[in-house]
Amino acid sequence: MPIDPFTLVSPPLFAAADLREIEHRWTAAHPGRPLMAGAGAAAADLACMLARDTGEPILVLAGPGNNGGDALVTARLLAAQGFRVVVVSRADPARLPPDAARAWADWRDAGGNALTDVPAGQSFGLVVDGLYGVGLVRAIEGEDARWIGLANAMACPRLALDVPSGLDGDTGQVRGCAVRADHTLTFLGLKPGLLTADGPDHAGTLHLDALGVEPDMLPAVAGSALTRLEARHRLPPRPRNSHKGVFGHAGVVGGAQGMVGAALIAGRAALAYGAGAVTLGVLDARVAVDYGEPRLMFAPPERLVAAPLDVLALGPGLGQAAQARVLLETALASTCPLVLDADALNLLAGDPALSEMAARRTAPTLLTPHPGEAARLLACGTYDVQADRIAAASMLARRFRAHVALKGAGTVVTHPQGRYAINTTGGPHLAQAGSGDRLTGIVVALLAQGMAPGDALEAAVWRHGSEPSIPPAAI
Ligand SMILES: NC(=O)C1=CN([C@@H]2O[C@H](COP(=O)(O)OP(=O)(O)OC[C@H]3O[C@@H](n4cnc5c(N)ncnc54)[C@H](OP(=O)(O)O)[C@@H]3O)[C@@H](O)[C@H]2O)[C@@H](O)CC1
Ligand SMILES: [K+]
Repeated sequence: MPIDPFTLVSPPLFAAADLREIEHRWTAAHPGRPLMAGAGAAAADLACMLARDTGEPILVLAGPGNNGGDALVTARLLAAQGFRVVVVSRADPARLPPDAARAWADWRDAGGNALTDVPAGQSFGLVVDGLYGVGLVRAIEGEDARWIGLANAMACPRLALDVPSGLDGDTGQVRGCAVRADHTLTFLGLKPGLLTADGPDHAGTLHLDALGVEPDMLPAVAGSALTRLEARHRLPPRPRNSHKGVFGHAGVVGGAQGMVGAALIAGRAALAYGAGAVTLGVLDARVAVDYGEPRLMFAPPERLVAAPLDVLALGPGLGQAAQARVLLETALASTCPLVLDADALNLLAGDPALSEMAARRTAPTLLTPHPGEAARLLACGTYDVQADRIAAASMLARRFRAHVALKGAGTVVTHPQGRYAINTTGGPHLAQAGSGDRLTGIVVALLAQGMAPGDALEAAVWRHGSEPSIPPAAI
């Protein structure tokens, strides 16, 4: 029975290799009970609900692997319920893997056939996409690409089986082109690629069917989806007998001339999320008060980076002048939790000595790069980071022994011990100047109040994404 995976707390994320392991364990424990039967049945049930009530046939695109097998089971069950079904496949039945070959034989025995091209001029009530699933190994091209283009242009809903064809289930990268599904019914467990990079734009509404696989058959995995906050992401209730010192003193250093707003945004967010006190070390020495948030204190940045704070953030509007580099060096030597963002990351990227210092810190370090900053830190291109966001963020966490939030669609939070989470809140409204500064402020607030660094970063990312979006003014 498919469920909404976002109702689960921290559901695990399975890469293709994990799924093969599950399949292996299942087959050993339940010989002769292929998971494909359940996958096809669940897909047929969902397809019935999604197909337009127009009497138009359902188009089923079936590929050369087991994703195509799922599609053929779906086609047979839909036809048995009286739907008109058009199967389109160029797969050679003699070369199908065993479960898919069985599905093809059953479809044929039920009177079904397969067209070798999408019929021109025909409109459909639903497209079932079973071209490729987690077995995608290269870019889609040729006829497959043309079919995907046709499917994407159709007015009817599109239901992708397991993963939208062309989307890499491990990374969320589109390989060549991909189906833009309205719904994706994914099997066994969530895949990371459905939640990050191009995944959310292509998967549509996600449905999950575990196909009856027992939880003890699932391998331990490093990744989970940050669907909801857990207890570890929440601050304990404030004791009545408390004072501002209990909730921490945070410092935010940045705000060079022309970029003061970035430091103010971070500082204001830190106060809004409950830091006991926040002092800004603004590089533009002309600024000494925030009239919009007069609770913010100001101190010379050189003094602030050396002050005894509960948490220090460096980066919002920092710039890359010589003064900024010295401030970063002092901050790296500090013994309090340190959040590095924006130009602090760019300075780190360009300076091996500073990188070395960062990697050697004993106090927690948290990095919040966007893909461009991550690319500079890894000395690669932004495209390389986006091609595998989990790998890139994991590499940064290892290299800097830091907790890392790689921002973007499906922010990836990685931890030095190898665990990672993909955030599921937020949206394109966050793609705006100042957004990252606010995230820095939220992280700082949670750290100041004593939350563990990895949990604070995950909670901050989730909360930032959950804030109501303010629609851009109508033009
Ligand atoms: N794991 C399980 O327990 C369960 C799995 N289930 C289902 O199985 C799916 C995985 O099946 P799968 O492993 O057969 O892979 P799949 O995605 O069908 O494609 C492989 C074929 O595509 C080909 N090919 C690849 N890329 C290509 C390209 N760009 N362009 C052209 N060809 C390309 C590749 O060719 P080759 O590399 O061999 O040349 C091979 O022939 C999974 O997503 C789920 O739907 C469910 O039944 C539930 C239980
Ligand atoms: K698919």
